[in-house]
Amino acid sequence: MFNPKHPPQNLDEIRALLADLPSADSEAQAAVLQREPTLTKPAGSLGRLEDFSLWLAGWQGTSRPNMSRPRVTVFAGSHGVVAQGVSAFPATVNQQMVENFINGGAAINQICKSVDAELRVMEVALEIPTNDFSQEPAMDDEGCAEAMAFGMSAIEKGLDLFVPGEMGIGNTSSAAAIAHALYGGEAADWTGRGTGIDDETLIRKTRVVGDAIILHKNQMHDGLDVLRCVGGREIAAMAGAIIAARFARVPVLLDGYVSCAAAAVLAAIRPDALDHCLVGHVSAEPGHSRLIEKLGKKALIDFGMRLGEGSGAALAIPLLRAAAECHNNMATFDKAGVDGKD
Ligand SMILES: Cc1cc2ncn([C@H]3O[C@H](COP(=O)(O)O)[C@@H](O)[C@H]3O)c2cc1C
Ligand SMILES: O=C(O)c1cccnc1
Repeated sequence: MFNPKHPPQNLDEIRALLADLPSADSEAQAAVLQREPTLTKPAGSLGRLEDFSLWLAGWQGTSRPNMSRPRVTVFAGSHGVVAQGVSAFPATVNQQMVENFINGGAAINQICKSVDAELRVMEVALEIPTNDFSQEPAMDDEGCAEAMAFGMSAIEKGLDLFVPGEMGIGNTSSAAAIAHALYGGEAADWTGRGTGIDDETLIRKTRVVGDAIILHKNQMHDGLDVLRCVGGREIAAMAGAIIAARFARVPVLLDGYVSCAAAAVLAAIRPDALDHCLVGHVSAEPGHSRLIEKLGKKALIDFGMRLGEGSGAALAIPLLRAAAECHNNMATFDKAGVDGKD
């Protein structure tokens, strides 16, 4: 059982946690399923909202789903692979954007304010880039576990929802490499333009991603090996947070390509590892829709966004809130004196 006071020290301890994941609260779900047909609407007429309230209740462990305390945490990490010229922006942007988050000037600040979500920023050893994964594994076992354990500390019991967001120049290369390692295909299937690279840079980035998978092939035996070899610290932190959320009964709304790549390493270890996660939006980064399909999920919104930071998922929070409000606060046929079906 996960104990936040004793964070895991190595990846095998995280593998042991993954073997021990709690399930949804079936009593809470049964209560939701019993109440739903009593509400003043034709059965099933709220479509996916009904799925969301059932999902929230099951993973929060309550018959009345809450959406008053959603939290977005932006994990910031620095990537050695940037030395290969795979991004349109320099790595100096990472620290500058962290300051921007703190000063309230980023897109995620405005979206969180507008959807009434708490925003936190956590630097994951931001001043030290990971190793360049085109040359050597991005992290060692303990370093990867440490970043995951740090991510676990973003989760508190009592949160109603968690959105893992990220800031890390170069991290769409990691996301592409993770997806390529986990699902195969061609590197080009998974590699996109990230911050907006030109054609020549896209060719280079695709080669970096493809070659890295060949380089590390013999030491990538499971999802956590993939994370260690071609991931990054903010990606590891997101993966850790997703695990901790499961133990703390906090449902998770995944964001874009990078957030979902972090989640995918867990699904590769056990397919039900992401049952407490939904995908908030589908990013314009082309690999993301493929990745969502591999995860067997369906995004809440498709707004053509490709920013990261947790922005697309944060924007979808009001849909979950509406689902919870409908389930909790609609009148029943009995109470409202509305006639039922003939
Ligand atoms: C100003 C700025 C703000 C951002 N916020 C998120 N990202 C996003 O872009 C980066 C990934 O793209 P790539 O792999 O092409 O570097 C990540 O930092 C991601 O969070 C940003 C990027 C920039 C430039
Ligand atoms: O989909 C994402 O998460 C994404 C896309 C582009 C740049 N950064 C993140």
